[in-house]
Amino acid sequence: MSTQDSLQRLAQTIESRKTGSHEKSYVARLLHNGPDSFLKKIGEEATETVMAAKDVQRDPANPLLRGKLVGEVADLWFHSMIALAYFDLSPADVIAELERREGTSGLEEKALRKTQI
Ligand SMILES: N=c1c2ncn([C@@H]3O[C@H](COP(=O)(O)OP(=O)(O)OP(=O)(O)O)[C@@H](O)[C@H]3O)c2ncn1[C@@H]1O[C@H](COP(=O)(O)O)[C@@H](O)[C@H]1O
Repeated sequence: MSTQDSLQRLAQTIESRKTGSHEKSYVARLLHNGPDSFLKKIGEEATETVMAAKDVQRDPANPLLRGKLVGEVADLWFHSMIALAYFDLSPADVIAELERREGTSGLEEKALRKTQI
């Protein structure tokens, strides 16, 4: 199973929660409560990702810390996918944007932006 398939399947589940019961579903609850609820979670998960990555930087071989980092990034991706769905966007849009950027060095792109100002 490809990474893209998993993301697409999760996106479909999230989409289905737009009409789901917010009593029984965490996703439906966040969608029902509106952007502030999931944007706050994205902020928290981003901070937790940074803290977990700093722990791995200090002790790279520690499997518990490595697992914690993966878990925090999963939380960050998951809550970001809720934001995309809320605004009628999908992981396919993000993947298309990454594909558009493929092969363009960040340094080249930055230099090009400076000449355009
Ligand atoms: N991938 C996830 C997923 N990742 C994280 N979470 C939930 O995100 C919540 C927030 O994580 P935190 O670490 O901040 O935990 P917390 O301290 O309980 O957070 P608070 O909400 O209390 O602030 C937790 O309740 C996690 O269980 C997820 N909840 C659901 N999914 C997927 O979404 C699907 C639909 O979920 P429901 O809508 O709940 O059926 C599920 O089948 C899963 O595939």
